[in-house]
Amino acid sequence: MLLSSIVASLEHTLMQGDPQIEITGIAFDSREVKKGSLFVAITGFETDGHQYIDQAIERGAVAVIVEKKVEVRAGIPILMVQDAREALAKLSAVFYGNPTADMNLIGVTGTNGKTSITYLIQAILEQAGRSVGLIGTMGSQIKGDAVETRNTTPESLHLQQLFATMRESGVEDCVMEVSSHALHLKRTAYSRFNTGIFTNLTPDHLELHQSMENYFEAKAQLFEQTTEMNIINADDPYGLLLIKRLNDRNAPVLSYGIHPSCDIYATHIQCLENRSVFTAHTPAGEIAIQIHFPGMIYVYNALAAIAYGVSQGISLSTIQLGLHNLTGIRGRMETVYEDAANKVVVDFAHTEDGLEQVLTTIRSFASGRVILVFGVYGADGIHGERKRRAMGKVAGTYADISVVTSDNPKRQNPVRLIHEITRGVKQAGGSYHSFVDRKEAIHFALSQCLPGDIVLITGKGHETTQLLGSTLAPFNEKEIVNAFMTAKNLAGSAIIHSIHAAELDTLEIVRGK
Ligand SMILES: CC(=O)N[C@H]1[C@@H](OP(=O)(O)OP(=O)(O)OC[C@H]2O[C@@H](n3ccc(=O)[nH]c3=O)[C@H](O)[C@@H]2O)O[C@H](CO)[C@@H](O)[C@@H]1O[C@H](C)C(=O)N[C@@H](C)C(=O)N[C@H](CCC(=O)O)C(=O)O
Ligand SMILES: Nc1ncnc2c1ncn2[C@@H]1O[C@H](COP(=O)(O)OP(=O)(O)OP(=O)(O)O)[C@@H](O)[C@H]1O
Repeated sequence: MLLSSIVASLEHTLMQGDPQIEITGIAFDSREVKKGSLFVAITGFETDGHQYIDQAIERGAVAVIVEKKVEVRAGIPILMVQDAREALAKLSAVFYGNPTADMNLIGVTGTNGKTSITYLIQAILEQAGRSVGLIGTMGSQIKGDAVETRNTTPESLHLQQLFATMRESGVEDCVMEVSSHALHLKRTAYSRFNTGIFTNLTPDHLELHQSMENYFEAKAQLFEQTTEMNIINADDPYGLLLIKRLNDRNAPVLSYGIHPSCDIYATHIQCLENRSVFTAHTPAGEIAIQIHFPGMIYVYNALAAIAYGVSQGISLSTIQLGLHNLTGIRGRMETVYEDAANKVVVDFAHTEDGLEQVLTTIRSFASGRVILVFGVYGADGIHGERKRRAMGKVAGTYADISVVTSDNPKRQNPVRLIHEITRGVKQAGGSYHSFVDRKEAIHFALSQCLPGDIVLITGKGHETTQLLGSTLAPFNEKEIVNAFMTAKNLAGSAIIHSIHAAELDTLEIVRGK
């Protein structure tokens, strides 16, 4: 494709060179440049893409988009733009033939529940016989086949490329998670969203957004891009704010929640140990719903999916069956071990609200104690510290025993992170133990488990690796739990006492009360 055609609708200044050249691909990372590429230099948080222009040219880049003045050898066309990330999104959409114009795109945003809602919607659409694409934290899918992708919401270039592949594969509907990072960094600019869904907003990612107001504004951007329908949780204060703001928009609002004033609401709710049942009231009528997920949060997530199904004219019986067919989502309230005496649940709760919701759900059906194993992933600095303290307080309030450990400590000092969390546990009057090594923490929790107790392991959910320093180490909680419980069952309590004693020797941090 000619560079002049790709940039025809892009506001830019040609600094040098002739744009009548053939472009065979686009790259925003010099390491991914191929012969004939257009390189887009982005000013990043860690480094500056403008520093890698020479490298990109050496690797075969034939033209460069910049957002600041640079010295580049003569002959290479250089185009200056105001915002390189936005330019990348526009050029990528043009280069791949604007694929979202040819599909039904559903964007799900909010702090918690995005992944779950995308899976619930996928289940309804598949039940309705549609060809579905899915993009999110656990990777992407094209008509059920897994596709590896980076980030919850991939960078615009990769996103448009993926949309194009979906279009070629005959995908009719694509349901995707839209993170606040993506909205802030323009990854989804120039994607045409038919429907936007807003779940809730509670503190998270404040190291990037700095305030809840900015965080909300980032999320709200999705609804500037929707063309047909906005589905919003009206029981959430920020959802209500969004509904007020969207009053004068073309795309109508369909609200959901527990309150009967919502367009889609639930009554006769029963949250049981492994499922939830309720009656959904919709403009198309009412229907009994049964989902394989426990807790109010999944009633909300299911209501969002029902609202979407109803907005598409899908019959209530198809919606009912689709939701019922989804028997689980990896790492979301997933029972990874269960016998007559004990149960071990793995969940991806990694915010203060998510942890509180999951703990209160588990508490409601635990006949014994709730033993929580968790760490907190969060940036350095005041926002990360607040998050760790707040999640510590939630654990101290709702768990009988908190076993505080590492999440993905990356290059942070794990001992300091754990101290920040345990300070919160202590403030809430909770009882805790702490281990830097997450596997030891899990073993310790399992060794403490008495009949009727439930061990809840949160933070990593579906992940099968742990990021320690810059090393990505294998870490599969389901396997760790099952290996330990198998040993426990085979050897009886004797072996467990010896494992327990060995672990007590390796305690790295002074125990709490
Ligand atoms: C904080 C954040 O979002 N960072 C994103 C940002 O990185 P950055 O600005 O730090 O990039 P940088 O490393 O400074 O590099 C600047 C530019 O130089 C380029 N470069 C760099 C080195 C080199 O040798 N050559 C080169 O060309 C880079 O490709 C980049 O274009 O721009 C990069 C390029 O698009 C993204 O890959 C990167 O996402 C990183 C991987 C990330 O982890 N982001 C997370 C926080 C994120 O986005 N999370 C949300 C979901 C969160 C949730 O819901 O919980 C998500 O959607 O995944
Ligand atoms: N509606 C909800 N409200 C509050 N917490 C929720 C809700 N749904 C799920 N959670 C909690 O959040 C965790 C993550 O859920 P899910 O993956 O669906 O959310 P997400 O928004 O996609 O998060 P991420 O983008 O980080 O993957 C769950 O494991 C659960 O603990």
